[in-house]
Amino acid sequence: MNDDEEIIYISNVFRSIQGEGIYEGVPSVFVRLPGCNLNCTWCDEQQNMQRKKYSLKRVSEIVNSFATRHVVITGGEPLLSRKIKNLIEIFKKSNHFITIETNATILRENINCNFVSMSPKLAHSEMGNDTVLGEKQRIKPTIIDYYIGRYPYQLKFVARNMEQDFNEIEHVLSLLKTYNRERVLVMPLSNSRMDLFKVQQEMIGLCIRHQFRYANRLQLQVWDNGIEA
Ligand SMILES: Nc1nc2[nH]cc(C(=O)O)c2c(=O)[nH]1
Ligand code: SF4
Repeated sequence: MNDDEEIIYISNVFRSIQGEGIYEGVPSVFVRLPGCNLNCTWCDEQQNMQRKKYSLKRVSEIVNSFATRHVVITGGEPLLSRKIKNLIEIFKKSNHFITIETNATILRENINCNFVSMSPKLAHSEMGNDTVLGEKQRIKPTIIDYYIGRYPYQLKFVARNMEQDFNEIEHVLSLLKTYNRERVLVMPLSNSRMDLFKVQQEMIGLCIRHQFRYANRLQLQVWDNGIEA
């Protein structure tokens, strides 16, 4: 079969601005893939995600119709898809700048993306779950090392319990071979604009103390919980 006709499951495709991380504010097309290997208690994506079949060619046509250079492949956990490499290759043909948003627990070698945005999940992501996977399943230092060694990257942590979470982030970083502290970002766990405003002062204080970069959630600030763009 021709690669273009291969089928991939997609949740949705939309255009907005990158709301999180070092490319904040950059006009981007988001391609969301369903399914995840983790089960974060606060995950707003897992439950209501659609799962629609598309040919790779069709996804690429939709993405190209937005005439936007940056493409963000997110999820769910997009690296779970065995078609991810081919999806990226087809976007590359139209000169897109490709970011992968991943929880950094899945190793996919030789993917041709431009930027890997890793969000390793802290212990609070599992609090209250019936089955707890634990640190060994959530944090895979050798996988994080692999991506750090081969791609431009950011490590984007979601924090909720302030001091405790910042100490846990330091612990995760201590497991890595090497990393650039300027590439470490911390973002508040918020699900509304009000929530974001409430916690940001305290979190910025902690970011300054730990020398991490504070990451906003611009989409929440702009659209609150509404539909983006
Ligand atoms: N605007 C906007 N920026 C984002 N950055 C990462 C997102 C994600 O859902 O992974 C996301 C998202 O859903 N919307
Ligand atoms: S890793 Fe991301 S997509 Fe997966 S359950 Fe956690 S928040 Fe949801």
